[in-house]
Amino acid sequence: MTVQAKICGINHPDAMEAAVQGGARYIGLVFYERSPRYVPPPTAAQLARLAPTGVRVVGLFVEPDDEFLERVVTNVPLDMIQLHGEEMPARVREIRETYGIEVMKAVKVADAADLDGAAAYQDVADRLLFDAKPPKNVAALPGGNGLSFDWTLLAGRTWTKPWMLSGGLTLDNVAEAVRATGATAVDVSSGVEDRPGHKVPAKIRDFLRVTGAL
Ligand SMILES: O=C(O)c1ccccc1NCC(=O)[C@H](O)[C@H](O)COP(=O)(O)O
Repeated sequence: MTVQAKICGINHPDAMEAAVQGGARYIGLVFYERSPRYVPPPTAAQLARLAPTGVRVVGLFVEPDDEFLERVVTNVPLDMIQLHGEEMPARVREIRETYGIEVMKAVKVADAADLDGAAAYQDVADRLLFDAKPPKNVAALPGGNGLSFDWTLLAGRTWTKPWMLSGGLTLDNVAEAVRATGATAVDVSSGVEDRPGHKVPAKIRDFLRVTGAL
């Protein structure tokens, strides 16, 4: 099975074009204002409309309130909502039921206990995304830090919902990450940038060339 890829933090038409032409199945738009990849909803709407059928537009949020969610989903054609904060299962269920849009819940992983805690989200989310837990005591973002976690933690685990591997992936390590975890979908942001928030189309194409051959 070909590994599906999400290119996250799309904030320019050139990056969008490279992702779509390269075969990305998901593109991520970041609605977290502290992120260097943040796109204001009007810009996001223009980018989202460049997505052809078959490429799913994922809106990324961190503990959003209903007013912000309503404003974004009303103006940006999203196929999926990614929740990348400390949202509890009940909040995930509430968002899923309120907006009727598929929800992918990010689970931040540092150790096996974090994966044990992921089970609670399987009943409320449509998909899980496993990402590296941000380091403590540094000014890290909730995600998009270019950090990997120990992929062997995922080996042998089964999930009742589809899931995506994320965190520090690059064209150089993604094949090993897929081998180690059995992932059938991967997500990348920093690994296709030359600086935070600046996607490099050639890197996007190279990453997708590798994942498309797995
Ligand atoms: O990408 C961001 O700036 C971001 C900010 C706040 C919360 C989540 C964020 N990204 C979430 C993603 O889905 C990233 O693609 C994922 O964390 C992997 O990022 P990277 O390790 O840089 O490939």
